[in-house]
Amino acid sequence: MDMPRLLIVDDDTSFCMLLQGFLKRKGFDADTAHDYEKASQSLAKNSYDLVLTDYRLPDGTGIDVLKESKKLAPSTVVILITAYSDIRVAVEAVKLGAFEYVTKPVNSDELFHVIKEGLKKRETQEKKTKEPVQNGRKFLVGNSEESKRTEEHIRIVAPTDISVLIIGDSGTGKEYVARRIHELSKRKKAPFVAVDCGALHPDIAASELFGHVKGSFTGAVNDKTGHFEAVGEGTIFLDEIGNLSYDVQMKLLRAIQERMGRKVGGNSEFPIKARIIAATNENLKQAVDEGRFREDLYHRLNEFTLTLAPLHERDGDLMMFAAFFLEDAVAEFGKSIIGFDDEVQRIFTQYDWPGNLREMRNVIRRAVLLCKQEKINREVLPEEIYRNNSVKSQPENAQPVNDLKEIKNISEKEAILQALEKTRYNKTKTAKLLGIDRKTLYNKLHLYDIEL
Ligand SMILES: Nc1ncnc2c1ncn2[C@@H]1O[C@H](COP(=O)(O)OP(=O)(O)OP(=O)(O)O)[C@@H](O)[C@H]1O
Repeated sequence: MDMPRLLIVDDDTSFCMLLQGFLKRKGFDADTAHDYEKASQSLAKNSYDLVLTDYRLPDGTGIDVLKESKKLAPSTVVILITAYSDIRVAVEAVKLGAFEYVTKPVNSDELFHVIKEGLKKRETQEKKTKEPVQNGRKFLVGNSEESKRTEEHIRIVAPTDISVLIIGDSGTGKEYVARRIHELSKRKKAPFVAVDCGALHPDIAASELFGHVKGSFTGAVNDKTGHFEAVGEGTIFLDEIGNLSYDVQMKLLRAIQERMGRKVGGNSEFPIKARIIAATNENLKQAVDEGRFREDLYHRLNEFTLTLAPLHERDGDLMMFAAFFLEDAVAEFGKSIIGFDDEVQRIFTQYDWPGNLREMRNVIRRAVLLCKQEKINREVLPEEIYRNNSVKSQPENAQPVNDLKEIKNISEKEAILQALEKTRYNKTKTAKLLGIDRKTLYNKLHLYDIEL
């Protein structure tokens, strides 16, 4: 790749300058813009490989920059910089096609790493190569009942040609599941192409997917091959399928049913050989009821559905994934961290992880970069993930308890409270987790005055 060209959008001029200097030293060419208006002008005039935008801008938001960039140059990678308090916005941005988000205060190593990953994704997408972004990371099956069931279903459906619909909140691992299906299928040597339909501007969605012929609309200066044709006998993963217009949904239905496609403005048809995997994080049934999604396409896609539960509902997965992301980050950044301290484990089990696995991976990566001790401690976590939680730490002036019976009672009560939090106050699950029956649990809740 030539020297990558970046646009930094942030109203903090000194931060922009610092970042610009840092990126130049790393071999990037970086422009800056201090508000949305200037950013749109730069996007219209120049062609960027990557846009790095702050969320809060004087005349708009990073989401506006993201939308504008996706409209003008869909393959430009966009990374959002946000405060942790805006984490839900970051999750939303990813749904809208942002490649990743980075939280403040910005750590230069972390940012550089994300930029490199983003550019790698762009490069592989441009070449339509076989392996866009697995980044050498392995697929972790997970220990929860939900994860085990998902794995079982993946193995059942992978060898077939059935279209699959993956449902799950942002960051639950839908793309990872789609890749796994591809890798376990007979198509594994052919390309896997992920298309983020949420990021496709409605005006160009059909042409991106099916291609167009020269002159079919203003701007169609050459013939274009769409993803369906380019992927050949591989797998096409359509993320955020609910975002496609009715018109494109119709074309997709034909692609699935008749296995034929037609370029925008073209007369002839081409055969569609790809396997289709779609994903959504919205309730498509509701979209059908509201007339936003075609019922026939819904039923077609719904033939085989995989539902991925939110991370906080997957008992048994949380600390397993945390350990996995830790190991990954430790290897990547060459640190010698051996685990999480008890408080962090507690925080992790109490937090609800709205951004699911993606958020957890990012929190851990940053913690690894910042941590100077053997174990990850609370100080290197974003405050937001424990501030509103009732994480109970021992007060500093607490009297030591020496009475053995008292110690047993305290730890038993603590264990029950922790189990309750872990199961989100589900008593059946809590009893199971503690290895006691429900009646014993009720007796103990009464004994320790735990009100639910
Ligand atoms: N099974 C898995 N094993 C290892 N890592 C995983 C797994 N699933 C997800 N991850 C991690 O979580 C991140 C988010 O996963 P993925 O992109 O598949 O989620 P998604 O549901 O497609 O998100 P979105 O809807 O926002 O696009 C991945 O980059 C990866 O680091």
